[in-house]
Amino acid sequence: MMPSIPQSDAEWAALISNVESSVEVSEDQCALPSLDQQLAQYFDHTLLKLDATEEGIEKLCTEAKEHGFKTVCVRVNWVPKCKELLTGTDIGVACVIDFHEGTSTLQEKSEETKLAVAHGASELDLVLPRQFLTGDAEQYVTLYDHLNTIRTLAPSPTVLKIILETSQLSRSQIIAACTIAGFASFDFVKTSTGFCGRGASVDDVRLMRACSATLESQGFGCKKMAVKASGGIRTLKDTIEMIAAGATRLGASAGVGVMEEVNGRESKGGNAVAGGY
Ligand SMILES: O=C[C@H](O)COP(=O)(O)O
Repeated sequence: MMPSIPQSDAEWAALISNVESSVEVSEDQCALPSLDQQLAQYFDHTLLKLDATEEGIEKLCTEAKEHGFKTVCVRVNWVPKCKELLTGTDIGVACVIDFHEGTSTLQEKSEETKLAVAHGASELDLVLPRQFLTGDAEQYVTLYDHLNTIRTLAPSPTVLKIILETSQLSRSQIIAACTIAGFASFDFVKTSTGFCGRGASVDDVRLMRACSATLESQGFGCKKMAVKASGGIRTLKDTIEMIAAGATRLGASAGVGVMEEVNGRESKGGNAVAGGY
């Protein structure tokens, strides 16, 4: 059943307050993957620097093939090159939209979305237009309109993620953003851009997982959103903490280093991940 969409900021506020009072954050650990190939499939292998070069993009795609990462994550201008380099593989191309500040107009982000989809991006990571949550008054209707427009321009099976930049939001604002993303049928809520603030934290991931579970299971009518942790994930320890907290996707520029840690542990014997932590 499709959820019924609030029609005013006051209706949204009431709904969000209802969600907030239902959210129960759990410290239970989620199941960990046990094999390096499984672990590699958690990663969006990421190169988002503005000064990325063709050589850097070629290296990114070569590494993605070598380790079997889920996707490469790039800016829109590099999507065609990545599609070409990854032809014949199962590796997707994720494209960031309105990165990294989330301040473009709806028209601008719509054009970028259309371009990314036309170039063959399979996943889009849209930065939350934070001003609608953090201004003098919350503008939930406008925020929903932005997210819903992008969902309409990039229907399933394109995977849509909303990047919250959780370090810049309060607990209530994170819940509000998750709620609106859920009602706009996003597939993932994602913690951070990696370009502002501290990046992903275990507490943020737990809160987002709890919020998604509430929206799915407590009569709000949303489908389940997964959680992507991103920003500052540098080591196998960071990786395991994020997965244990509830992330099923990780955005990282350091995925190769993590896989090298895994391989180093395996060469010494024993299960690299589940046995090590
Ligand atoms: O979405 C991905 C982030 O930009 C990655 O950040 P990172 O360079 O800290 O791994």
